[in-house]
Amino acid sequence: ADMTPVDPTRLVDAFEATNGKFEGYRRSGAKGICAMGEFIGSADGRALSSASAFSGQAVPVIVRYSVGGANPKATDNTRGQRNMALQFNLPGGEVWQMGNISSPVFGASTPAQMLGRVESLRPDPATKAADPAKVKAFADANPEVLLQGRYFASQPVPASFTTLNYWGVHAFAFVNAKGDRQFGKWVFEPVGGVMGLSDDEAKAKGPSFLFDDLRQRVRDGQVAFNFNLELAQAGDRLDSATVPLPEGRRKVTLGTLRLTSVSPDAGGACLDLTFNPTALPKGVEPSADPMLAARAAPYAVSLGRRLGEGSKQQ
Ligand code: HEM
Repeated sequence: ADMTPVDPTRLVDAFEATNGKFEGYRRSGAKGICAMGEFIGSADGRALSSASAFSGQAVPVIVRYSVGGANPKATDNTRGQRNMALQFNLPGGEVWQMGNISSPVFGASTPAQMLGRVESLRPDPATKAADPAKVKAFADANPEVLLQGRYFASQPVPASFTTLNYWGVHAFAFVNAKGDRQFGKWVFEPVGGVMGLSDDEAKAKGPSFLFDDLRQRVRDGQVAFNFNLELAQAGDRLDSATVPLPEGRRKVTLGTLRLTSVSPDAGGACLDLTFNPTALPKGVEPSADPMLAARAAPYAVSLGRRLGEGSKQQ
């Protein structure tokens, strides 16, 4: 793998050149909505990690759902990526941030590969479309960049932001009070189950139906996710966002996240926040995945740009 580090401003510039620049909005996951929730950790969570998130006391959580991409006006009755970003507000001012996605794998395994992929998709100014030969050449040399798109193509349009699994994609270490370290990959699974729409049902929905749907479901008090951890075994790959753990690994429930309200103006507490997945609590540690380490800086660059432009949400 090409482990060359990449300047974070180059990554954000490449996003803007390929996906468009929408002033005031996140350069990725632009179309979104902010909610509040509450997390209650389980005994299994406490056994694996000393993080105060698992104490069993209710912890307030900022939740942001979004549609993949840079366009804040993207339609959401189509297939593709949805996101669930979280900030656990822990006792003593500690925070735990994460940005989870609706696929078990990401679209690149290193920042250099990410940059190459995004650059290969850059529209030609004359045709306003990507050059298919360039796209193909890069994907042929980097076949793992196609895995995520293939997953989305295999899945229906989600019925709701709240009827999808959201994966953390990276491995993390859970460290308990005795100092035992257990690596795993997490997935938030909706308590009410995964649900998709037929293509006809999806077409009949409006282009922003996910937003009204979320408000309705949270008003009805229906939205909850189990925070599940798949436990890695010796020899499992822990450094790749494009390689899931092998099938059948033991899965434990670390606790349950319940949504309590949706921000009336969609932006709410999420507007001036970025979700940096390396902002971890004591008791949870990063793996050596180069994609995990590569996220904090471009997120800060994107935050800086949108704050400078005047942050917007819908
Ligand atoms: C080097 C690789 C990556 C780059 C350059 C990148 C870039 C970005 C940027 C610029 C944002 C907007 C940040 C903001 O303005 O607050 C963002 C958001 C996001 N990214 Fe990434 N990303 C990378 C890797 C990943 C990976 C591996 C995942 C997989 C879980 C991911 C999931 C998300 C999610 C869920 C959001 C939306 C967070 C929110 O609601 O604020 N990203 N990304």
